[in-house]
Amino acid sequence: MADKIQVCIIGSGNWGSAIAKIVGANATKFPEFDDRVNMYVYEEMIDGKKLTEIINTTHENIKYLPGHQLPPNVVAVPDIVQAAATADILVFVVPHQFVKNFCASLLGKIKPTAQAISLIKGFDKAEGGGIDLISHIITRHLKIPCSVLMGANLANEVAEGKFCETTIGCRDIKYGKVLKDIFQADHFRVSVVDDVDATEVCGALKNIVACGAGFMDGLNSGDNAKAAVIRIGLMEMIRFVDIFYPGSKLGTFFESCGVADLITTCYGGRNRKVSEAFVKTGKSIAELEKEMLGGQKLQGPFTAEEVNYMLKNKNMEDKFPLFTSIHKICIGELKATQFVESIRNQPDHVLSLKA
Ligand SMILES: NC(=O)c1ccc[n+]([C@@H]2O[C@H](COP(=O)([O-])OP(=O)(O)OC[C@H]3O[C@@H](n4cnc5c(N)ncnc54)[C@H](O)[C@@H]3O)[C@@H](O)[C@H]2O)c1
Ligand SMILES: O=P(O)(O)OC[C@H](O)CO
Repeated sequence: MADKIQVCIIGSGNWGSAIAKIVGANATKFPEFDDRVNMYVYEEMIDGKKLTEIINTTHENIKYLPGHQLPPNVVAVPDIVQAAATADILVFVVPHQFVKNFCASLLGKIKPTAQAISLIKGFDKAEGGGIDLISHIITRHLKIPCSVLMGANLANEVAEGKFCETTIGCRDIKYGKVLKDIFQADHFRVSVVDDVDATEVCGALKNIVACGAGFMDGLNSGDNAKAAVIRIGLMEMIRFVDIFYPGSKLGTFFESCGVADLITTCYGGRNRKVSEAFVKTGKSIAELEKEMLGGQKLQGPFTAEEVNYMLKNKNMEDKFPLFTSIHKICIGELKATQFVESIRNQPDHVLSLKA
């Protein structure tokens, strides 16, 4: 048993629970994996009962993915170190604002040979005025390689077994095959690419664009205007990668992590939904997140803030008018009704990215 690959999922929110359905099933299907999959659960009480106990007895995460059965070999563990200590693959799937704390708890407590994969869409602010990729934070803190999985993957649809594609960014082709085995399912088709940073950046930036799509919906601006936001958003995503992650490939934007995720999030995601309500109700984003998401977390407004922190420091806000105005609307510095005016003129940009 000891030579089998052990998988631990760190996180048990909406996406963490949906992916646990696939990972749990694949762990029992393929002989190279240990059947047991630990899932670290941030403990909370629900109607007087611990969420971990509810999951381990009913096999349902009634708070974050109600109505879906998790495979019984997925075991909820409230202690992150206990959950991860013997794992060979650590699947990070928590809202991005919590990842550093989890890394701090795990430092020196995991197998030195373990590998990580991040399903987290977001950035963190870096010292010196820039931003950090979440996979880089994980590698730097835990001193292990970190791949990424990003795609057009609304968690509830994946949990329902509806067809979708996803992109794994992995630098080591052999290891990419192991990751494909643990994540792929008939309804969840995996492509593995080696353009890891661009894959991750796509996953983070599309959440900002989704807020813009939600603003347009809230303003009743119509489908053409929303399509313009999606197109301009895509151009700013490409420009961002071109400037800050040189050597990335244009082709990555045509994988699931690029155009496809952008479209699905701008139509079916939480960032879009809350941003529409933000315009229609005049309530704050934080208030609406609490009211509308039942404990789930938004990533778009935070990501817009983190990106703006870097762009401001580099005096580059004017190169990214969509990202900049979305951030300013989220924090109340700009009115949503000024959104169209603020993105009317896009700067020229000559790309150096190659297919
Ligand atoms: N939900 C989706 O459809 C989806 C799809 C693809 C990627 N993602 C990405 O996956 C990541 C995780 O998203 P999710 O949907 O699983 O989470 P979520 O939005 O459901 O967030 C809830 C999770 O946060 C945890 N949490 C709440 N407060 C906490 C605290 N103080 N400290 C630590 N943990 C706390 C909860 O225990 C729960 O596990 C995000 O980066 C998201 O962008 C989400
Ligand atoms: O619901 P959102 O806006 O966090 O988006 C969810 C996923 O990232 C879609 O792929």
